[in-house]
Amino acid sequence: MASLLTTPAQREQPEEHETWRNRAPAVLTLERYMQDQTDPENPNPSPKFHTGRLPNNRSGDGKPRLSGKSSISSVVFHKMPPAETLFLESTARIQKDAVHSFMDFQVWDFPGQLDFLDPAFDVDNIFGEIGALIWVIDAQDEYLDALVRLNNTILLLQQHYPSINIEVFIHKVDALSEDYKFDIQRDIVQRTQDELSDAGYENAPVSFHLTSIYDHSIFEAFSKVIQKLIPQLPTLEGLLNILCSNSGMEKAYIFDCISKIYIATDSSPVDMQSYEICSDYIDVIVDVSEIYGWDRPGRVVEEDECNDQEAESVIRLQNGMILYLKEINKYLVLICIMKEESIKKKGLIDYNCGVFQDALAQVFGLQRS
Ligand SMILES: Nc1nc2c(ncn2[C@@H]2O[C@H](COP(=O)(O)OP(=O)(O)OP(=O)(O)O)[C@@H](O)[C@H]2O)c(=O)[nH]1
Repeated sequence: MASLLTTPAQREQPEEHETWRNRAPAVLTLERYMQDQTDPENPNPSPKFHTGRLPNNRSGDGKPRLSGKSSISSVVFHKMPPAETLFLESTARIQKDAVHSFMDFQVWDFPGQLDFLDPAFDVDNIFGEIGALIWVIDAQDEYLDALVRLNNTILLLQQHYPSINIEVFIHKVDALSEDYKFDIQRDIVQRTQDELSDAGYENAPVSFHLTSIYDHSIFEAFSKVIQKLIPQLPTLEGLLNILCSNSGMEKAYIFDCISKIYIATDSSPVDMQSYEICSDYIDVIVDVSEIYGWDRPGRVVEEDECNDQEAESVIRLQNGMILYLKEINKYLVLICIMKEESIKKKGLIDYNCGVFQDALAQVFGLQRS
């Protein structure tokens, strides 16, 4: 059990002339903890703020809590093959992972033993700026203990930080039968809701996702987490709806090509199969671009310049459907699924995608490449 935090934006870096002397002790403690440094003034301190190294660590209660947080972060943000996560070392301190994409955010991987509820823990420093807390529960293990800690954390957040989205990943469901995993989900949702309504919180922002690193479910879940942090999401969905209806497309996604998280789609229902095929398509295109692509540093597309240098690809699937991919900028790609007759009007599709790209640039203030 425990958690990954996503913060919607880069935290401000300290000014160069700022030294550790004129910073809040809690900030210093947290930074030392993340960077594994000792306090220069007091190398053997008795900590005033919680350092995250709890007395009840693994050797303490003898029960390792390895719900798979580091694996999730490595697979989603570092393209680690799932089988290699078997060799990941245990997380001993908070790992900060800055993700630079269409929007910059940070993922913090917390050691499973960290106890947010310890009064010595500097909660404000952790939760003060974050957008979402991801709580990972190992579905293959006993989870009642993890649920108690989750519920206590949700109550704490509801009291002090009610705008933080709480995303519960019921993880490692790959080894469970369909029936069993839905039973577990029902049980966890029920227990959490009961606890919250007993405490008087009926509409807490808590969502549940069944996940595994061995299929696309983890990317799908992360997509939903990130989407909630994008204020422009309704506008993006509206633009994708217009694109689909004016170009004869069945479905359209905007993907972040590094993480394969989709940041928006039109409002027709998402089916896992179409999502998976788009995600695999990105892998193919990224691999080919890595071999044959070239850098275009600082290239700005002028208003009357055509965009032929941007990656574009069309694939015909065995079932007769067409996948159309268009690079939007160095982070984002648009992938559309359509019937064969729609691609006959490719000129129209290219034109509409260009208009869509311009609209996106206005929404995000993006350059095209
Ligand atoms: N079957 C299965 N195993 C998984 C999955 N995700 C992670 N694991 C395994 O779970 C084990 C623990 O993974 P970690 O990512 O180190 O766990 P953690 O919760 O981050 O643990 P700490 O790093 O100590 O905080 C590894 O052997 C992973 O291969 C999953 O979706 N399915």
